[in-house]
Amino acid sequence: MNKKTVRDIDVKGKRVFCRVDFNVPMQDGKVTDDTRIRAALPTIQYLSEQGAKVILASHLGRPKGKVVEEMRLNAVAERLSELLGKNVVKTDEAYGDEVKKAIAQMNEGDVLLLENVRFYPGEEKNDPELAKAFAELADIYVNDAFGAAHRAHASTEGIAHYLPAVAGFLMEKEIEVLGKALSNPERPFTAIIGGAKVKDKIGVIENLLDKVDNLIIGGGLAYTFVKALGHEIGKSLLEEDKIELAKSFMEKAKEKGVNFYMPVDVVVADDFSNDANKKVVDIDAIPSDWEALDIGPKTRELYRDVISKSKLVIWNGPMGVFEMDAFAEGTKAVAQALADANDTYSVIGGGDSAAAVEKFGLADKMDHVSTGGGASLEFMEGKQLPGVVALNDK
Ligand SMILES: Nc1ncnc2c1ncn2[C@@H]1O[C@H](COP(=O)(O)OP(=O)(O)OP(=O)(O)O)[C@@H](O)[C@H]1O
Ligand SMILES: O=C(O)[C@H](O)COP(=O)(O)O
Repeated sequence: MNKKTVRDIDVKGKRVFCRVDFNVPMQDGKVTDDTRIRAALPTIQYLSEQGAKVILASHLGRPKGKVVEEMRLNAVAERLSELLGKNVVKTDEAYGDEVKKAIAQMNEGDVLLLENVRFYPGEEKNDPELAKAFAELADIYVNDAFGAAHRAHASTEGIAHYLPAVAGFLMEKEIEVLGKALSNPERPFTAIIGGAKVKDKIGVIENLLDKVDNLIIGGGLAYTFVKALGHEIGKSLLEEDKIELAKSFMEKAKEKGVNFYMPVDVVVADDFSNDANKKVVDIDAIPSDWEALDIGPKTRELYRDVISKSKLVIWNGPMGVFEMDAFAEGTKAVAQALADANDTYSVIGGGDSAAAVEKFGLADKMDHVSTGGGASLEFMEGKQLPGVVALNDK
């Protein structure tokens, strides 16, 4: 990465404004998945050990510029205290006099968490006044919030214009792993693209078609491709206006010598429910009033085989409706194939695929599980992430 990192600066005794992505799932006032908090620990611990006064900032949810009580970061501060094994002071604002007072009382190595930065309308508007107000709190800016790096907001981009600005370890690792995969991949390089909609993955498929040896398609978006091949798809997900695009992707793959893999059999159901009647049919035999909700056993075998022969696999988007056990087998099979393939470097592109490998207990068998959903998607589309661009060059 050509950006400075925390290793390139002296933080001892300095106030460091460190943007993290603590946008974690919560239920009944408790953090239900602390993956993103744990992922930021190396940077927080490093800064603290180097004698910085660590001022953490994050968003949680989409409160739209207003205070939403359930989106306060108190529970996050509690969980962070437990993980760090030290007290984390939490302020009820993200800037202003109360915050300045709390910071003035910090000792070297202390950690403080500001309130949800999205409680202020200026955050998402990238208001320079808010960015300056954040910058006034600190001497140095560290961005470790890879998950929010695709957002040009006051705490992710604006603030970087007013302070020395460097990347944290998580940011560095995400950019290096995903960047290396896209610029200098080990081959055979396979991308597995699933999820609900073609619309959301157009940019990713376009960008990856120039880079991969194998492209595997699954999930709800596969059926627009199946339709484009001329098969009936019953009530399966279809984006009528993307059929031509799907055709053009398949043609482009052929021209570029990319092996394009699609489901050869599927699990169809007579209802979108876990208790629906279901059966396995070949891809050209989907009954008219049934819908395909998962890839079938022959497809799982085929995909497993391609994965096992790959040196690098990037996976984004589930193969079926994995939230329902009845249609989770396809997604599970892909996760298991990645877990079993010892010579294959596996990169999980965040979002639902990360949730899936976590659900199946296979997350620690993957080489890299990205903490970014939208951010990793935009990165895989080849877009520049504003939160990274704004950091100081090496
Ligand atoms: N055959 C299918 N029919 C209907 N829905 C499906 C099918 N296969 C997968 N899905 C649904 O697609 C959803 C995930 O798609 P989506 O594109 O939102 O996520 P994603 O690809 O993981 O993206 P991100 O990484 O940005 O979260 C899941 O909720 C899953 O149930
Ligand atoms: O969960 C995420 O993908 C990030 O925290 C960004 O959240 P956002 O989509 O609300 O900007």
